[in-house]
Amino acid sequence: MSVTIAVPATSANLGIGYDCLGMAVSLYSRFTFDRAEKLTITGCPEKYRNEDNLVYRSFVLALEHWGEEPFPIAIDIDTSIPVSRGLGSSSTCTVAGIMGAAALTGRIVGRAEAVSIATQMEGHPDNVAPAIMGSLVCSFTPEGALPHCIRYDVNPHLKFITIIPPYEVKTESARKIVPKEVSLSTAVWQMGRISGLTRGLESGDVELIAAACEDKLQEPYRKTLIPDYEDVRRICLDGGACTMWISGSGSTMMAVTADGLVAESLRARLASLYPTFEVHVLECDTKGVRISYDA
Ligand SMILES: Nc1ncnc2c1ncn2[C@@H]1O[C@H](COP(=O)(O)OP(=O)(O)OP(=O)(O)O)[C@@H](O)[C@H]1O
Ligand SMILES: N[C@@H](CCO)C(=O)O
Repeated sequence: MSVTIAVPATSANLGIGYDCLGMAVSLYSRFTFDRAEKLTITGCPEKYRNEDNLVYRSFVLALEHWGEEPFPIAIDIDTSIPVSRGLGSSSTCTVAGIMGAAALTGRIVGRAEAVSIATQMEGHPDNVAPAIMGSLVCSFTPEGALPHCIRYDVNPHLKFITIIPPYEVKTESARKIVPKEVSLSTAVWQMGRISGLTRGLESGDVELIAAACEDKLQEPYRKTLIPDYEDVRRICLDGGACTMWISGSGSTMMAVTADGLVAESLRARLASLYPTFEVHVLECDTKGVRISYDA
């Protein structure tokens, strides 16, 4: 019996919610797991075809968490999510490894447990929580306790124009550039807007989204790592999007509209201006990780 785990891409931060907010979107990685004689990994670059592979490491960590011995498996990866572009490719690997371990050992894992194990691997829950739960999730972790994940519905009219440059931004370098301390006035600025953005995404109120989505914690610094940021932002806002944020730690940028025609026109315009970029119109994924069993 083989098992296939499909995991959605995720956009962390949504601009204003650094390390707290994340949303699952309709772009997927699929991972097929089978018991095997020895570890075999296919469907990914050669450098990932070994025991260091994140999917396999997460598989082993999950088994250890349940007190079980690792065993050899075959993993096949089929992904549309580019690596190190701010769309949570690493979280898809982590979530797949955990769910693959559960499925192959006949274990039933709830969302809270899956988020907790995945957070141990990733270090923060903002990508893994929506990858597991779907939709928009605000997460925080009380000291010495498991993460709390609050799930919000996203208005189905909202479209997310996803602009993926051909260049990577390493999460590690993008985190180094963010100041470690901020003033009280900056903290207050962020708090009100996070609440505004979550309500705006729920209700589809594009004016509220536009007003709330003005980050002071990370975007002003990280945009310097994305040479096309200012031009792409101007094109998106002039073309009718209500806002544009850096997805995760970049380099992907994501613009928002409630108008399907605006979304498609912007997609076509950006694709013709930037032929080396990938541009998609995505929706919020409401389901999160899915498991299917093949006889
Ligand atoms: N198909 C894959 N096979 C094995 N490892 C992968 C694969 N895709 C991604 N990874 C792992 O995930 C890492 C990329 O994680 P990184 O956090 O830099 O980017 P991201 O998850 O794509 O973006 P972000 O976290 O900003 O949303 C790779 O270096 C690799 O370790
Ligand atoms: N919240 C993280 C997401 C990237 O993994 C960051 O912005 O650095």
